[in-house]
Amino acid sequence: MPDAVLVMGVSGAGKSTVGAMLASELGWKFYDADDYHPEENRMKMRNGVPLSDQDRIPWLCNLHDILLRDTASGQRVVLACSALKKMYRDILIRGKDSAPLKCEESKEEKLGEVQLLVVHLSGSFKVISGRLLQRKGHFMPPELLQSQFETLEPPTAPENFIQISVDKTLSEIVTRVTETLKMK
Ligand SMILES: Nc1ncnc2c1ncn2[C@@H]1O[C@H](COP(=O)(O)OP(=O)(O)OP(=O)(O)O)[C@@H](O)[C@H]1O
Ligand SMILES: O=C(O)[C@H](O)[C@@H](O)[C@H](O)[C@H](O)CO
Repeated sequence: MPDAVLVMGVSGAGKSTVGAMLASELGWKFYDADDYHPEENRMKMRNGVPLSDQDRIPWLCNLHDILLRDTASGQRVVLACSALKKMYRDILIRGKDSAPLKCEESKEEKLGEVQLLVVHLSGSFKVISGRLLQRKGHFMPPELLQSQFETLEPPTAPENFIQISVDKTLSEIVTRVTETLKMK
């Protein structure tokens, strides 16, 4: 069985909501990658500017270190993180060696791979933008959704992934993931 589940997708796909429910169902630790963005990244998004690779790579290296530390000590984790590109998911799994830029932030000397099941929450622009417009009190402006779809590289083989439609109910999504984990 994988040591960690990555719940990924564009802004508003339901990563935080599904991730928290799933972690509680499994009794695993939950991390929301949004809580680890440096203030500069939040400021950019708040101002309607999409993040670049340079903005995201140190953030992803840091998240890899956290996942590796936890899973190496036997702690299983659920991470909600956009992880829009294949390269970003590779960094989450393998750390700074998969990054095309230097990851000064990563102090982790130990190299290792996180055994990850990727859960891609996938949906139409129409459904997801509708949800974002309803959502209150979040720093991510709905206008950035278009750039999130443009950046998205949906996972493909040989990545260890499942894709679930955001049109399903939250409990259907969580059940699909827990059933998949039992088979792995
Ligand atoms: N399957 C679902 N069915 C109905 N509503 C949903 C579903 N998934 C999420 N939502 C709702 O959609 C909104 C966006 O969800 P959420 O904040 O979890 O997305 P997110 O991917 O974490 O977004 P962000 O990356 O911007 O933080 C929330 O109001 C949430 O309650
Ligand atoms: O990679 C990114 O562009 C970011 O992680 C965004 O996806 C936001 O953090 C998230 O959607 C906040 O709402």
